[in-house]
Amino acid sequence: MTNSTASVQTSQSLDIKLPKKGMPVTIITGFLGSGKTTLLNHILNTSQDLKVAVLVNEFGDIDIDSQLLTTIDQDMVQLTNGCICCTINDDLVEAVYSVLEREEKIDHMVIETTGVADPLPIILTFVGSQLRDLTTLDSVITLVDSETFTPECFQSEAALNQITFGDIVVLNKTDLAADQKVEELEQWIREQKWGARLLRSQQGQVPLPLILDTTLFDPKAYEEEVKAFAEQGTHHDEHDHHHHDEHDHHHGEHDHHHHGDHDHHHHHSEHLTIDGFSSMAFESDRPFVLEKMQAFITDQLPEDVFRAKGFMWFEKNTSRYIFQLSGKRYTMDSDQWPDTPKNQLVFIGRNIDTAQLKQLLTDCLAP
Ligand SMILES: Nc1nc2c(ncn2[C@@H]2O[C@H](COP(=O)(O)OP(=O)(O)OP(=O)(O)O)[C@@H](O)[C@H]2O)c(=O)[nH]1
Repeated sequence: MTNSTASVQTSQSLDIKLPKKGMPVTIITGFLGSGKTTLLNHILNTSQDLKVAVLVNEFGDIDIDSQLLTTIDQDMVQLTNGCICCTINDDLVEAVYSVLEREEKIDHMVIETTGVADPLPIILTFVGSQLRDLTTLDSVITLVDSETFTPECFQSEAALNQITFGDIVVLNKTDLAADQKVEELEQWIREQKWGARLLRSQQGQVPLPLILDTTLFDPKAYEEEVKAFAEQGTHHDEHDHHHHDEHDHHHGEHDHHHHGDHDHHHHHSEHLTIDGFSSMAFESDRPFVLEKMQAFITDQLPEDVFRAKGFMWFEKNTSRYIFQLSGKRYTMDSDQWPDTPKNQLVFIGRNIDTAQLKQLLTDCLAP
């Protein structure tokens, strides 16, 4: 599994000449399936002369998102993986450095966070760490799925914080929501975050001048948090001040209280847990049986799974199928395999019975 491949920079090497000092950074946040990758693709496809470097943080062990980016220049994509508030002082900073150190011209950096991430630690890493003098946080963009979003925010504190910290809130998927629902959402969002720029979109299609180089982010609004962040130090032993739920990377499901020795290995775990959400990866070098898979998706998929994505390979079929499931909707679009076919899927939800899910998927494989 690839993680950030950047060379480690220590604070001693800070005065080295970085060609991209002050580079504008945009953070894209938003709940699972709200359209972050879709917006990122829109930015990459329409930014023309602008050279955009992309940083993707994935929740789960397989890098589906980066494979879904249509950028021609794969070198411009850096990955961090797992829990962004743990990797914050390591992977994220390293990945940002590796972009800043590049020889080629880069105009803008865009970071896509995982759908379950609280954006605050990410924001504070830019305004409260050594990155402050090297980058300029331009804005935090929050994507909202206009069809499924409710003010209860899926009982997720992270989802609520995504709205609270958004400088720009994009109400996406307006094709699936009634006008009145969109208006009510806009009203509610205005009450949460006065002064946020509200935009509506389908397939993330928003004019780039409204979302890039906006200078809408106001560092002064975060002075208190920055102070607390600095006092907390660069290590994250106490980083659970924002997460009240179970939060660990260990394999054992009952292994909850190990924040002190929270390890940073990037091994292949079966699943990860953040804010009560867990993710399970499924990979196989055997194809699925189409009929079995369809029956699984329509009749057997556990209710607790509300996001799934990845690539499917079917018996007697040469196409690659891109599987996208968000809530009760799913799509399967076919294209070509770039290399050897294999199944690669990620399932995200709350209280997923991973053993059962794995068994159901295994039962769909061709003999
Ligand atoms: N109908 C409709 N579908 C959309 C729209 N925007 C995105 N989608 C679809 O919604 C699904 C999820 O979109 P993504 O861009 O992958 O969402 P995401 O926020 O990156 O998802 P995570 O990374 O899992 O959190 C995909 O199947 C998209 O094609 C829209 O405006 N209308």
